[in-house]
Amino acid sequence: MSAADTLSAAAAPGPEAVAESALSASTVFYWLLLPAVVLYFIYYRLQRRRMYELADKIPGPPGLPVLGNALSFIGKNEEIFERVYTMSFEFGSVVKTWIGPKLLIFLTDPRDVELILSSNVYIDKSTEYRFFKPWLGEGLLISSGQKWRSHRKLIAPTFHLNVLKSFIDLFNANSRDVVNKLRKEGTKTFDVHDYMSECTVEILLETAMGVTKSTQDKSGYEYAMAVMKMCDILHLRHTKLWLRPDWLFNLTRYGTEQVKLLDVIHGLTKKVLKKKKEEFQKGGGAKRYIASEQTDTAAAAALSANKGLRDDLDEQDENDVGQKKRLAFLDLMIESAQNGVVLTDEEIKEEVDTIMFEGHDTTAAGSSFFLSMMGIHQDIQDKVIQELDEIFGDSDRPATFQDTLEMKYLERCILETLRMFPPVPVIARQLHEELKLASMDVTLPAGCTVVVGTYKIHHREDIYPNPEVFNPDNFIPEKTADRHYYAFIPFSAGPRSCVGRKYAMLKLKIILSTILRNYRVYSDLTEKDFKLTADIILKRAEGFKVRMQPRVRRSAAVKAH
Ligand code: HEM
Repeated sequence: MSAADTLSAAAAPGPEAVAESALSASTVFYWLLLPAVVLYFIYYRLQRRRMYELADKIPGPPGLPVLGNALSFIGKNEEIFERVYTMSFEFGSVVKTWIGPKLLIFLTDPRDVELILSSNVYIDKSTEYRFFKPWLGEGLLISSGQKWRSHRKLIAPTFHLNVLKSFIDLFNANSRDVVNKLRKEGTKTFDVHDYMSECTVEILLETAMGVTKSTQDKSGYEYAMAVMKMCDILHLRHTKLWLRPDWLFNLTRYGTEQVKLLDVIHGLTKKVLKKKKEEFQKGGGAKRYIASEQTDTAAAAALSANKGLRDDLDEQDENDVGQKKRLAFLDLMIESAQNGVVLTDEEIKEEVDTIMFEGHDTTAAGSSFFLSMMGIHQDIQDKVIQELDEIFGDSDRPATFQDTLEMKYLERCILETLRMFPPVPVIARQLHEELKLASMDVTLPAGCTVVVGTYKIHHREDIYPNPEVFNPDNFIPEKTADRHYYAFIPFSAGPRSCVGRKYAMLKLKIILSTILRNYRVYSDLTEKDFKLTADIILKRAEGFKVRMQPRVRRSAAVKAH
């Protein structure tokens, strides 16, 4: 050994010394970490002190330390739905639950709901909507602030009554297509939702997006199926605590599946956009719908689901003076972008994804529930058929806008379906400011999530006597006049109401009347057998099982009496 080696061996610390210094470093670290965690915890509690104080005054089930009531949200979708619904009977119209540190407050009194939905302050969506972001980006459903305001102003007129009227032929053609497709089921029991889903996607592609049938392929069906699976995943993320953090979710098989599903979904929207832009650049410009008539105010009101409530859609229909050029949704988006409105390609894509999702799954669920109810209530189906026979006689002619105004009983049946089975069963908002409720002496704390329980409100016995009975007479004018406006909110209400409300009502009337002019619907189950599942959109867990029999029409002479 050289002298230098001897020196360095003497200077270097031995193995024991290294272990000792490492131990002391980790000891110091833990000594510092512990008070840091304790201090952070104290700060966190102090910061939320007001929230805890106010929450203490709100009734709700007792929770476990740290987890709160998170265990109530474990299990199959249909079990969670049942559990949360049962809880609403125990604690009244204002109920709190804690999912870990997150405070959720369920509201089911129309007076309280009005405070939230009619307000221009409480319009921000809850943080749960962030799970939609990889899919819908900052589209109308989840955006907030100035972006939401300006996009809403741009998009709402594309659902103007005069644009909707120009869609009637396409609604009719697609409804006839679905009638033909249903033939292959014969008289056996099948799930009608698949048909409704595909049909609504195709209608959206043709009407809102302006993509002609000849350019479509199987992608409409694939898209509809991918949307259904995406909704399942999003629902899981709402209810399973461990799927909430993105980094953890991305490691699971659900994260991998989401990537594949979004490929299908965005694949279609990108294709639609590309095609539209090419058409535009070829010089054809956008497709124009020109209002050739002034809007009939009564007709506009007839498409309002909740006759007493007005929103920006009613205003634009009623204040439309003279001839105006009107564009369908995607045409307007592209033309606006060309004409200098600040709208990037990404923003257009996000709005297309939003309209495709919101406009499709909701209507598919609504129409499938409607057909299920017709299958169960043969006497009510008789009355709908009688009304349709009076309007159309034996003719196979397509429905006109005027015909849809005469489908008064059918309309009541659609509204009653949306009451009993609102496709969007809850609406959630984030509160940034405190809110004093109207129904009881309680103030909701800033920072909580408010869940408007549409399903529960629609099933309140004091508002709808015998709420579990399908009764279209709940919507005769005398009854609706007596009810609180916010007691029927399938399309939400106020500034963030559904922008496609009138489009949906018109489309539903045409599809459903066309089906019932051609088939009689039967069901072997009753509503008591339904297992409801709220995977974002309310559905039947067992599928929408019905049977259909081609109708033998009565002769016109018999019908006249
Ligand atoms: C029966 C059919 C439908 C029902 C029950 C329904 C229901 C709703 C509800 C409850 C909301 C509010 C959601 C929330 O605040 O979380 C909403 C928003 C929305 N709906 Fe619909 N919808 C239907 C059909 C449609 C259609 C056909 C379209 C478009 C073609 C559409 C487009 C939208 C959009 C873009 C929003 C977001 C509006 C905003 O935040 O400004 N919906 N819908």
